[in-house]
Amino acid sequence: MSSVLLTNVRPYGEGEPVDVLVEGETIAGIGANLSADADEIVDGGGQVLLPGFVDLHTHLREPGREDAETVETGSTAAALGGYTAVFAMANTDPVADNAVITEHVWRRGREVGLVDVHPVGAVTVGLGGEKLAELGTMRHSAAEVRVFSDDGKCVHDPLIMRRALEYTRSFGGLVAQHAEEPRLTGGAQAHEGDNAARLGLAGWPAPAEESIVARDCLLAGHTGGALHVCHVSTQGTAEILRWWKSRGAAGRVSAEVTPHHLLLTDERLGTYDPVNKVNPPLRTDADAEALRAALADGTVDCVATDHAPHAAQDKDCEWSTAKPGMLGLQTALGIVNRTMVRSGLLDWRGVARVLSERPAEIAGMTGQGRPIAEGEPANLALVDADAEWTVRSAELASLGQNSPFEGMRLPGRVVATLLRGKVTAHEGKVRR
Ligand SMILES: NC(=O)N[C@@H](CC(=O)O)C(=O)O
Ligand SMILES: [Zn+2]
Ligand SMILES: [Zn+2]
Repeated sequence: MSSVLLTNVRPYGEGEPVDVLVEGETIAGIGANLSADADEIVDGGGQVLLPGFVDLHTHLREPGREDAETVETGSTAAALGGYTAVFAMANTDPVADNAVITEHVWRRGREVGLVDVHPVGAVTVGLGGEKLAELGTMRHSAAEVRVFSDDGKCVHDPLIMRRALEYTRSFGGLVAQHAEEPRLTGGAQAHEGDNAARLGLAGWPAPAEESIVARDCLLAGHTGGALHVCHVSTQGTAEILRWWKSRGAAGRVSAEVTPHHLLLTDERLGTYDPVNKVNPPLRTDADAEALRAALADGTVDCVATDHAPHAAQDKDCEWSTAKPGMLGLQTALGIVNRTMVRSGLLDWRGVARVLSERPAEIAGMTGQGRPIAEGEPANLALVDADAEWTVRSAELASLGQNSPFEGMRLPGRVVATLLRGKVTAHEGKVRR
């Protein structure tokens, strides 16, 4: 059994530094001056030790767009970003709406071995929004799909959404909704507001998101199903979620926010650089502030990256033809540190909650998002909270280079990631 000794680390950024001994896949001990004869010693330098991050919303583009990302390159970005599990969205080509595709993605993830890759199954056949996909078959396949989403598209038909919530409930599944009422977003290019008006871009109004979120909360309550709201982007959505959760109603409703919606606003659109184009769109300062507050108080449960790599030809073009989406896996920790920790809204225990514990709970995972304690699985991220670095898209592991944070100085760097006791990333390099 191989062993790794993490010396001089501060679990959750709290207390005096300790050593953490990992034997095999498990945390074997935490204390002072633990066994120095471990196979590998990682010097923690007094840094913050967190449970490995879990991303409920990643686009790995395989199959179909392996020029933008693959399971391998996306897993590399994830491990370097501190992640030990990612959920790969179903909007691939072909769509992951059946067990053959989801098993392929799952197997590729295992082969690469850097991070647990959990395929998300589509809710409807071909993301067409009309006919439920074979959710049960995907659930009972080797990939054991539990999270279902038509992300990229909204399950807009309320009856289909109702059926999806009912059906997934029967086997402990979850519907992750891309909340966008399509009748309100035809041709939309940017947040509907002053900036879009000035720039001449067709608007995506906040109620296009909020009306679906309100509807889906009601449906989740009525059916007892589990709803997860993807990439919450408006203050109004946060208010609806806060109201809904305060009712203590039946059903389970959870929500995620992306790092880019926590930090960026539609002020950036003036350059017409499509790197800023994303769905849902970057909103206003007031929205971003409300999202940070909602994440801090638990109204929004977790951070998910919506890591959406695109090939150069799909981004380096005119705004209206460019594809929406942004890289996120390797910058998430830095953005969360900047927007939530440095601002005093969350401490590191709170970061563990929003990047690891809550997403793992929402997805019903047993081996991820666990406490840093003896006997627990060694899924860990070691974070140098003070290290500043400059984002260079070309140096990130993803094939697509569409990071909106290009050139930005970010505080906080992931020094090492461990997946079930195996060091998957250390000092900016992955180990397979
Ligand atoms: N977020 C995006 O702008 N794009 C995502 C789809 C999605 O998350 O809706 C994509 O697949 O590129
Ligand atoms: Zn989406
Ligand atoms: Zn997405």
